Amino acid sequence: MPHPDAGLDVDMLTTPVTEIAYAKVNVALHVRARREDGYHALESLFVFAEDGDRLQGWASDDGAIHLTIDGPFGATLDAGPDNLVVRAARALQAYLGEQRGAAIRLTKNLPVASGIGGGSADAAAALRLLARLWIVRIDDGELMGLALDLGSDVPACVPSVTQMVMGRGERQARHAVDGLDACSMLLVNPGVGVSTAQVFAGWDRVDRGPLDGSSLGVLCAMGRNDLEAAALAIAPVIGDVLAMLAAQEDVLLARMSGSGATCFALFRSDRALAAAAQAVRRANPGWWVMETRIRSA
Ligand SMILES: C[C@](O)(CO)[C@H](O)COP(=O)(O)OP(=O)(O)OC[C@H]1O[C@@H](n2ccc(N)nc2=O)[C@H](O)[C@@H]1O
Ligand SMILES: Nc1ncnc2c1ncn2[C@@H]1O[C@H](COP(=O)(O)OP(=O)(O)OP(=O)(O)O)[C@@H](O)[C@H]1O
Repeated sequence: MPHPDAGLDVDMLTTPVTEIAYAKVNVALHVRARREDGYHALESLFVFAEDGDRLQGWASDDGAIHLTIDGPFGATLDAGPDNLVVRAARALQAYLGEQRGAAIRLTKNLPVASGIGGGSADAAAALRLLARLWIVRIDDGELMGLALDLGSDVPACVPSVTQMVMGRGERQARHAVDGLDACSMLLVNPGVGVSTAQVFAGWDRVDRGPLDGSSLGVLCAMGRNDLEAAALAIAPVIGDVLAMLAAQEDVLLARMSGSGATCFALFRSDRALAAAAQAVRRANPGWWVMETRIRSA
């Protein structure tokens, strides 16, 4: 199959391999302490959407990593060495000690720096994609080490299933919760990017207690996103998003994800989801809205 970039002079040795970089959502995010290393100790229930960015890869034998980016948010992102897809590919090359190459096309559907881990999901999807493309088997522990070096959220994004995440992100445990699998979910971003480091720096350092993930009811009633206040101080429009989501019919939960500014809402039915999406789009045509479901574990 010809490569989509006609100008790219790379001898393609394989048919393309595709991976989806599933959007990450923190159903609850409790910040417990600031650690000595500057990171924060978290307890968070991660779920993943069925949708996200798309990575397509072709193997080459020239050792080069060639990234092209398209999609609705492609123009906002550089394809240079700092891109997390390129960094993931370089990390895997260094681990293998071999210079296998690849051309990767990233279709950027998720807003950048928006609390749904787009960059982290891309990095994890690149690791999965290249492991398939280069037909390599990596020990799970080694893979998670490579992933954590790329970002705190990247290890959880490797399997992209519902899990409890602790530490700065280095400890994960699969954690099924009745009612979450395939639950209708709306993601809304008001078009502002917020810096994760800046939001953590604004945390008031008050430990409001552990996360109880025993049921969806408890997660809704007792769960929190402890970064909400700090993110709201940077981007007050997040308050408008949360108010609008919470006011929708048949909403189970409306909360901010990660360090913001994306907020999510869980609904009792696909019908309620569709109605809410329509209402949000009508009232705020400039906001990014994604109708999806929670990916089953
Ligand atoms: C807020 C979350 O999205 C929740 O899922 C993550 O904890 C952030 O994960 P991430 O984007 O992969 O973050 P990283 O790229 O590792 O870190 C970006 C910056 O966020 C801050 N950071 C991140 C994670 C963490 N547990 N404590 C922190 O204080 C640090 O200042 C760090 O320099
Ligand atoms: N492929 C990529 N996609 C998105 N961002 C990337 C990518 N590569 C590098 N970055 C950089 O990483 C930073 C964080 O991006 P990302 O979209 O993962 O943030 P986020 O959604 O806020 O993450 P989190 O949910 O972990 O807080 C951005 O500032 C962006 O410039």
